[in-house]
Amino acid sequence: MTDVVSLYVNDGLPEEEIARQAALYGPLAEDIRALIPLGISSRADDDEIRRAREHLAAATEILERRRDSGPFGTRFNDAGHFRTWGNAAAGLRNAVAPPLEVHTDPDGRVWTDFHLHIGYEGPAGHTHGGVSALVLDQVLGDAARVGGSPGMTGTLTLRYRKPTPLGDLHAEAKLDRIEGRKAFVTGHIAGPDGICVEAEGIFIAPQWIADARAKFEAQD
Ligand SMILES: CCCCCCCCCCCCCCCC(=O)SCCNC(=O)CCNC(=O)[C@H](O)C(C)(C)COP(=O)(O)OP(=O)(O)OC[C@H]1O[C@@H](n2cnc3c(N)ncnc32)[C@H](O)[C@@H]1OP(=O)(O)O
Repeated sequence: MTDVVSLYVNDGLPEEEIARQAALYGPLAEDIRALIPLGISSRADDDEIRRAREHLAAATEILERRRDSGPFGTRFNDAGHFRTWGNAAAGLRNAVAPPLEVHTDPDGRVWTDFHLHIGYEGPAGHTHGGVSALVLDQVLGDAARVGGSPGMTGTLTLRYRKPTPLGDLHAEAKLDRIEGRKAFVTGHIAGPDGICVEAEGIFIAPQWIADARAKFEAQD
């Protein structure tokens, strides 16, 4: 089993180097992401597909020459700049991610305006319910973290009120309360015609996080 704690790494990268890497690898993820709808919608003919695949194979050959092994994990530096660039919902380097750019209001509400392309389809022309869950898991989890109680999803309850379209969507969440290691959060996804999915989540700080926090606070 993957050792979770070992995937939290202080790699000490200076801010300029983080910015350089973001500018280098972010656009690569955008290029790969742009291919996904084309894989579904392209009407290229046999010869064109053969040529496109040759180019993709050449790109793959270049990209795999030097690579990290295993997942990206959570990396940070002494300034407390956290990077979760492999995250399935929000990762800067993850072409599978929409990606979500989550903002925080002064009152603790977190929100994101995002776009789901045709690769996120479930029911014809609409968003897959599991993708809605992915988005809400991330946004509610972020609200728990912003509210001071980061944790793993313990329970995520969704009510799909009406079909969620593809395209431009909005999601938001707010911490309701904290009880011990548990954060209770609510949120929703809305499309142009209003709320499509409502969510309630319980996010639980693993014991090792609660222990680390208690140790940190005792040093203060
Ligand atoms: C790697 C770590 C990083 C975390 C910090 C970073 C977060 C940065 C946020 C970024 C945003 C990410 C958003 C995506 C987040 C995911 O995608 S997380 C992935 C999906 N979730 C999982 O895989 C979780 C798997 N489950 C587990 O790891 C463990 O069951 C849990 C959830 C940590 C709880 O384990 P535990 O600490 O041993 O819990 P336990 O001591 O039995 O119970 C503690 C309390 O919680 C209650 N409880 C336990 N399980 C549940 C449950 N499933 N539902 C409701 N209540 C429960 C108990 O009743 C108890 O309540 P009280 O008696 O205190 O009132």
